[in-house]
Amino acid sequence: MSRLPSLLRSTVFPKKWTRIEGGLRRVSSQGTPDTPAYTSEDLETFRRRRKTDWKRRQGGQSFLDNVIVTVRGGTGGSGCAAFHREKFKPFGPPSGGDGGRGGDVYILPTSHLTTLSTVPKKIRGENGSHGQGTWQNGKAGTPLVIRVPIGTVVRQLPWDDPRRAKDAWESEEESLQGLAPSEKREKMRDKRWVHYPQYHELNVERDSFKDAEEAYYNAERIRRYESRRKAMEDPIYLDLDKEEGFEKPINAPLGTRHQEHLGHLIAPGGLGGLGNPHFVSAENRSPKFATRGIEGERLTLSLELKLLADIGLVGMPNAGKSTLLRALTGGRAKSEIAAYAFTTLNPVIGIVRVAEDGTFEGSISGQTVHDETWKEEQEEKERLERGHYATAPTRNQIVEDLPANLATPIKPGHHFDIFETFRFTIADNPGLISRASENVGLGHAFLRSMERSLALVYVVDFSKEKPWDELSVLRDELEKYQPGMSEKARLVVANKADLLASNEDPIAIEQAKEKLKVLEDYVMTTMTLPDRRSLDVVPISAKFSQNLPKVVGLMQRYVEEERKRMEEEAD
Ligand SMILES: Nc1nc2c(ncn2[C@@H]2O[C@H](COP(=O)(O)OP(=O)(O)OP(=O)(O)O)[C@@H](O)[C@H]2O)c(=O)[nH]1
Ligand SMILES: [Mg+2]
Repeated sequence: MSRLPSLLRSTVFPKKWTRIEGGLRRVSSQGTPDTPAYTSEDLETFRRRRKTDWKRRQGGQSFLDNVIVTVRGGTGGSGCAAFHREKFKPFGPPSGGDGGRGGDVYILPTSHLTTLSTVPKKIRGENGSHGQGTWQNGKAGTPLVIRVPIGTVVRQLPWDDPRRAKDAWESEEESLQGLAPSEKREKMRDKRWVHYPQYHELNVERDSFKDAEEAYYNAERIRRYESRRKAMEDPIYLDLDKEEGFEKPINAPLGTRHQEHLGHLIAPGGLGGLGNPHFVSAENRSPKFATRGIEGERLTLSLELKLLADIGLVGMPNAGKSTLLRALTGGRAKSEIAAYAFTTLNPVIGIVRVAEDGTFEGSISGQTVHDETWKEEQEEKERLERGHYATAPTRNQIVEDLPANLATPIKPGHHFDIFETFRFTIADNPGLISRASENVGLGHAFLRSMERSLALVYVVDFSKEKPWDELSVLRDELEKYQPGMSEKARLVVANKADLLASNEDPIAIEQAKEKLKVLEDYVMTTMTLPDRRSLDVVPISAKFSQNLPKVVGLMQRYVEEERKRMEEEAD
């Protein structure tokens, strides 16, 4: 067993290891197995552990709901210095084309994405192509669209933010530091002007070039001022919380083109350079220079993804948060469940749909056991192989022979899409442990997604000896993340109650009741909220879907109360 981790480090297994019956075995030179077989289960566990370790090493950095990206519009193409050549016309007119515009960069929210991990850290628009002789202008750069998930907030980093990337002028200044003034001037000129072959030295001596250069620097100064003023006074701020698309006006004339919606322009590309015909004047009839394209706008954006769940689940690793989420959503929310710490690496959001009579979607499937993911997969596979689904009852049939254990039986034909009267979202989160604020475990960066939740729910493992110890740790970690955050907590869910009194043993049941009493007392005495309200305590079994209607009822109440309060505050 001890050899496994190092073995797993490489994806290519060494030759002497062979796959036998789904497990791994070491095969000696004679070809006979000489070490015990490792089951695929061991492998799976190791694979997942490794993933968690990797995540942990990132120190919360890979939790991608917040990225900083630097964006640059495309640079314009250079203008061209050329002259028309034609038979019997020895001195043709200047004919250099202009450079094409650099490509603009847009940002567009899309429902196809759910994380910011697909957004690159550095984004550059396409450059325009250069102008050419015979008055050929360069092609403009194609616009670039950055796609982000809906719910992304885009902010341009303020001018004084140390994470902001330098703008074009600052970086030029930096690159010229320590050079002699004449060298500096030369470098700056090279960056801005194109000369006709062999005319470089001649050009810079001529007055017409000096005039053009002065005009160029004046225009550039205005551009720089404008760009900086905008960054300081009017930074980009976009709250992309809706799907967007181009809508053709209903009464548009026939044949109106259907335009693609590119989203919001954030970094315009730079203008293309001017070809030499632009510099013709009375003094200089054949200008032998052209300008290079201008650099596109540079800016640094912070993208933040608002995961908005009404209820956030907070608990130690293995408390059963993911199991609870699955049970409440009828297995729709695919959150991984496994018996080791930090199974859940990123927040997962599910929707709880409640009917008029208090039943919820998860309760329809009644007797389902929400087991560990790999077990469920295995069972599913077996069922499939046994041809179970060929004769599977429809949803209505399942409902018919079910609800003896439910308070209000669901009528045949009960369909949530019709009867659903209330819905709220609930977020399953990675486990929180003591000293998470010091980046132990997965840290607590993910709590950001819960900052705006309406209510928080503690999930504790009730089968542990002292479940109340977990509570104080959780509360302290919440407070360390953001003072006042623990005041959002409304409910303590004592999960895995089935483990305490599973065998109907009266003594065990009595003991479990006493333990619950102790937990309730603890919550009453030490966890009261500032307005003297106490948290509710509900024992449940998420795995076997027991006592969940109570949890849903309470959650619904919190959400309703908070929404009402927010409405009142808004008025
Ligand atoms: N007996 C019993 N086991 C449960 C119950 N709820 C969860 N479990 C088991 O507890 C283990 C952990 O469950 P998870 O739902 O993955 O726990 P979690 O809180 O999401 O854990 P992390 O994602 O690591 O933070 C799994 O083996 C579950 O099968 C329950 O009500 N009863
Ligand atoms: Mg989990």
